[in-house]
Amino acid sequence: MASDWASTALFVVLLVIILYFSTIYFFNPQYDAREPPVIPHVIPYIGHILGLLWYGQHYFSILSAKNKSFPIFTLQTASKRTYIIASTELVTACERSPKTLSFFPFISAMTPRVFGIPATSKAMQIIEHNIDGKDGNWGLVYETSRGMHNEMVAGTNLDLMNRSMLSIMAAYFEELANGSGNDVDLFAWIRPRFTIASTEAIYGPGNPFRVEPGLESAFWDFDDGLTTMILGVAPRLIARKAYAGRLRIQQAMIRYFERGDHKNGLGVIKVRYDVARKYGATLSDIALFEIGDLLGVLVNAQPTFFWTLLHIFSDATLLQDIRDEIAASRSLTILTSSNGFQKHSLDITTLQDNCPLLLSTYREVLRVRTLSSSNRWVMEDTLLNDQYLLKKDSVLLIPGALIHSDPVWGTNAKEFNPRRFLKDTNTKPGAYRAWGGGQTLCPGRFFATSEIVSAVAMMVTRFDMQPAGGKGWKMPETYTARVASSICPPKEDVRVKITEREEYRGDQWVFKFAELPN
Ligand code: HEM
Repeated sequence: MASDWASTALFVVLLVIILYFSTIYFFNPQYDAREPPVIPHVIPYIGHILGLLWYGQHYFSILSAKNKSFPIFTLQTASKRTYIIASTELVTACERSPKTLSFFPFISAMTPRVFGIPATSKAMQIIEHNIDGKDGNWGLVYETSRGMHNEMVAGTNLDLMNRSMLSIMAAYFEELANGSGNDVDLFAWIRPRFTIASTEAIYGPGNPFRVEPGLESAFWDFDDGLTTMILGVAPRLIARKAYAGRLRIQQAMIRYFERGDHKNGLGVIKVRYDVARKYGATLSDIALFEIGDLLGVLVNAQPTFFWTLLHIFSDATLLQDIRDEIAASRSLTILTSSNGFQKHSLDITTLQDNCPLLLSTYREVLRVRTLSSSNRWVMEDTLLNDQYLLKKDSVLLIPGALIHSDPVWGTNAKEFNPRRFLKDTNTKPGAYRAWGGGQTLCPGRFFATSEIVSAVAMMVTRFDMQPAGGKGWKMPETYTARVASSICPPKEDVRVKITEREEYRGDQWVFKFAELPN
């Protein structure tokens, strides 16, 4: 009996060995000598996929650290070869070739899974119509993207967004001043408030996220299950909450458009709606397209606000220096003073210019915490930087975390240094990937910066924040398994006590916005 078992085991081991070597022998892909060097994996074809699943975006940094001399490398998986850019210089070369290294095929591949839009539907045809801009600068994707960039550059529309967002946040700061911040989970406090305030800056006074209770948690259910949903295998069953959340948002957005509330929304929603209507999308389609906008507006800003607060409040010297900087700046003024109480004004239009340390800290938080890659599809054989041959139909990735540890950032590239951007205000082209770049450059970067920096300045100036329970500060782990996030939320609760600073108790605080037409 025992010898039967031993011979079966031997047979299985031999079979595995034969299968392993024959896989390597028969499916051994051929590489051109000019292709980026290949980093093999002991488990052929799926090893790198397992590595990525296990380590997330850090996997690229692990491989690169072991192969420091490779500015770009190749990972072979079952169906594809994927090129990974590890050097700043090659990032700019890549962004110079948008026609041959294109993001658009990913839109076609991911839209059915993320938005639930069937691949053969009219809505998909609208999305794909001239998606690569071959026939000129038009089409839903091109015009929506251009419109969003135009609406969110410095100017009246951005000022309106800032006023809308921060007016709502101001009310939440009042709640804190009135004692609601005693022993709260910081991220759980931020999330619903930032969601409502940020969406108000897009959807205006009819904002469905404020009007319909529970909609914000439906969105986070969707975001939480997106990684599973994206597998595309029976999402209704295996990602039930995410599926239900998406449906709930779609229905709420349809109601929003039916009420005509978008007419009082801000520039971004108007442009998105008008372009989609022009190309024949239905209200139901537009409501689904909005989920893409919401991912952009919501997923990264709140964790960035959270981590920036945590980095500042957990470092007493940095906290004091930033408080001093804001206090000494012309952005903080006293409007009135009577009976020992004062009314303070924080001018958001000058804050970023007047507070370089605050801005540097924010930029450094983004640098050390960026965990996304820009994805490009190789449309035809391309010689990158006249050096590296990229084969048609391969995938090219620019991992932000890897580029942020490039030697151009110095020997302390991996450290959090809030003063880094005091000196390096102009970073080397291609080195800063917090906002992606080229075809997928984040259109919301100016809005994100003003909403976050202004809200952080108010928190730092007006409030004290201590870890609840009398223990010291502890940085929580990051919840990295999030497919749509570049800045990921914390994995654990961080309980804090937020109180108004003693010297300001009973005072009033306002944000000062740009002069705007009513
Ligand atoms: C701190 C906050 C934010 C961070 C760190 C961030 C980061 C990014 C990154 C890294 C990308 C590009 C990904 C790639 O290269 O594939 C991106 C794209 C995008 N972001 Fe942001 N973002 C933030 C806030 C916002 C806000 C507030 C909005 C809208 C109001 C927004 C809208 C978008 C959109 C629509 C895209 C897609 C661009 C395209 O593919 O054409 N983002 N963002």
